[in-house]
Amino acid sequence: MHAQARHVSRDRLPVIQVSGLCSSDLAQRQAVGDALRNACTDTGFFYCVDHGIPQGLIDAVLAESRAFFARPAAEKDLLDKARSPCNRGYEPLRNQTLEAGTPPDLKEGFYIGEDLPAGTPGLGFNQGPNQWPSDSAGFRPAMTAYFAAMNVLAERLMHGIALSLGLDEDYFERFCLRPLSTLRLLHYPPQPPDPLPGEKGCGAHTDFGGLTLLLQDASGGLQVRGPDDQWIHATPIPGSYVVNLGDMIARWTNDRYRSTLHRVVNTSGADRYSVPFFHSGNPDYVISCLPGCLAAGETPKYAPITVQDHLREMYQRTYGR
Ligand SMILES: O=C(O)CCC(=O)C(=O)O
Ligand SMILES: [Fe+2]
Repeated sequence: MHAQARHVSRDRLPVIQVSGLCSSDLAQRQAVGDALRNACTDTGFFYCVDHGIPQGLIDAVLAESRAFFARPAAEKDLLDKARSPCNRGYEPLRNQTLEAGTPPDLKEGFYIGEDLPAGTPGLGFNQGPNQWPSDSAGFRPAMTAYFAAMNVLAERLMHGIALSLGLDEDYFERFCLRPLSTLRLLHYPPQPPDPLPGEKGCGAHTDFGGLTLLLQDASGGLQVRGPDDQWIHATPIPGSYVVNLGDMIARWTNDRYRSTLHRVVNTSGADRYSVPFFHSGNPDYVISCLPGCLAAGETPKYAPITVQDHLREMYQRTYGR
């Protein structure tokens, strides 16, 4: 069956089958839109299943990611993102602080985006070449194929988001054109037995962009702030993505759709690997309050801003601490 949302219990996030978005029957597509609306106005988080990304590609991405992080520090440092003008490449452990006032995050990462040669005219924020390990036959093709597939999936989900808001299905077409997407490989070492106060894999934060599609291994550790201010464990479901809405969608909808706090505490005792894909849209696209998201007499809470300016501001905030 297409397009079900299962609200299992208050401590579980809904599971949405998104294959209905590919149906030739508008009613099937709208049913997914309706399920998305419930999730977006409630927790702002859901599991996405029946997404069509081949399991073989997912397995290859996780295997290549594990192999990359297992390399000696000196090799990883050669690809440090500090060497990149566009935030691509390796991010060492404790490099980012997502939650102000806490110790830096216990994670290391690797950033990949659209691979544009240096010197391409008109490069903007976070646009340019990737940094690739030169001695791995599998890493680059796996990541490149996965990045392309995730852009397609994110665009399909944006059709569903449009339907959920009562807009034309292709309302976000210009937003999805040449999107400023980021694939982020993450490795969380086990939480130490004696963590510093507030030390976590990833401090509590909201995501910056549009949709985030998170692939996680079986370790667990992702926690989502529920509407009642309890932390909900986003327990791994094999074959699923955990999808959440970033700040741009909250801005767009005047907070009708939630950009929800989340964090990672890796208490599994083992290394945890995850791969969030951030779909942030066309750099020049202006995010402003959507039609239908203002009641009579209500004013927008947020000023219009371009995707690019919004992202620049958010990067400065979390890497400047
Ligand atoms: O690794 C995870 O489960 C979440 C990562 C995350 O929230 C992020 O990178 O923004
Ligand atoms: Fe996040």
